[in-house]
Amino acid sequence: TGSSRPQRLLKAVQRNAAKGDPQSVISAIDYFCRHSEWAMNVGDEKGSILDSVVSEVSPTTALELGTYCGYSTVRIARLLPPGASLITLEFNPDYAAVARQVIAHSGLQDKIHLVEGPSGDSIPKLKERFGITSLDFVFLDHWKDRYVPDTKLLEECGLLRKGSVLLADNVICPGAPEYLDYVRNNPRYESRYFQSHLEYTNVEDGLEKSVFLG
Ligand SMILES: CCNc1ncnc2c1ncn2[C@@H]1O[C@H](/C=C/CNC(=O)c2cc(-c3ccc(F)cc3)cc(O)c2O)[C@@H](O)[C@H]1O
Ligand SMILES: [Mg+2]
Repeated sequence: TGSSRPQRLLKAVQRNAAKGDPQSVISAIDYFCRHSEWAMNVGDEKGSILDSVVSEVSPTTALELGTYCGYSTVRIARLLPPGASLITLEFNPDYAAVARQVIAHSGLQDKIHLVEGPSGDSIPKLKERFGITSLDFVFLDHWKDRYVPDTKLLEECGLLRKGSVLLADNVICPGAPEYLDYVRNNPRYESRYFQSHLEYTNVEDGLEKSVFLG
């Protein structure tokens, strides 16, 4: 049995990125995905929008749904202020294993908590497990039909406060129509669409930024 795409992506990082240099890890993955094998990382174009939102929010506590290989995990963590941390949820053990090594290569492991398991199980345990009261920033990039149920779960668990920012990937491609409907027609959210392109292509895609109003 051969290697998987995530394993080949990890090899590319280990070969081409400087240890302890998050930007070189990001560049190595983008290069691999443009020139070797496409993979479902948020990518460099949408990644710049992610960067600007994370920098603006400057979250103390951030959550990512869907780690995959850890590309956006590293993108977010590299911008966190001192003492801040990112919790990232991943239920596929093989992807989690690759992500842990990508994160280790970047040197950002002290700012990141990777929790293995389904978000539906992990979200209700976040407060007690990490001693947090609320989330300042959430990046949604897991199964698209789980964006709405998990957003509702975050609300029900009291993890969102006035001003918490949700940023959702792929609202156009593959699409998250129920999620767009939910946040755009809900008086408890102020939503804005950032038009961009599907990672490493010229297909339209974008990010939806939604501020919870409490
Ligand atoms: C069960 C729900 N809870 C979950 N809890 C924890 N981790 C979860 C969960 N769901 C999925 N995951 C993980 O998130 C990741 C899933 C991401 C799904 N993403 C996509 O399908 C996706 C797909 C595309 C895409 C776009 C165009 C194409 F032609 C083909 C693919 C682009 C993207 O940017 C995407 O994000 C995996 O690592 C998976 O194991
Ligand atoms: Mg995505």
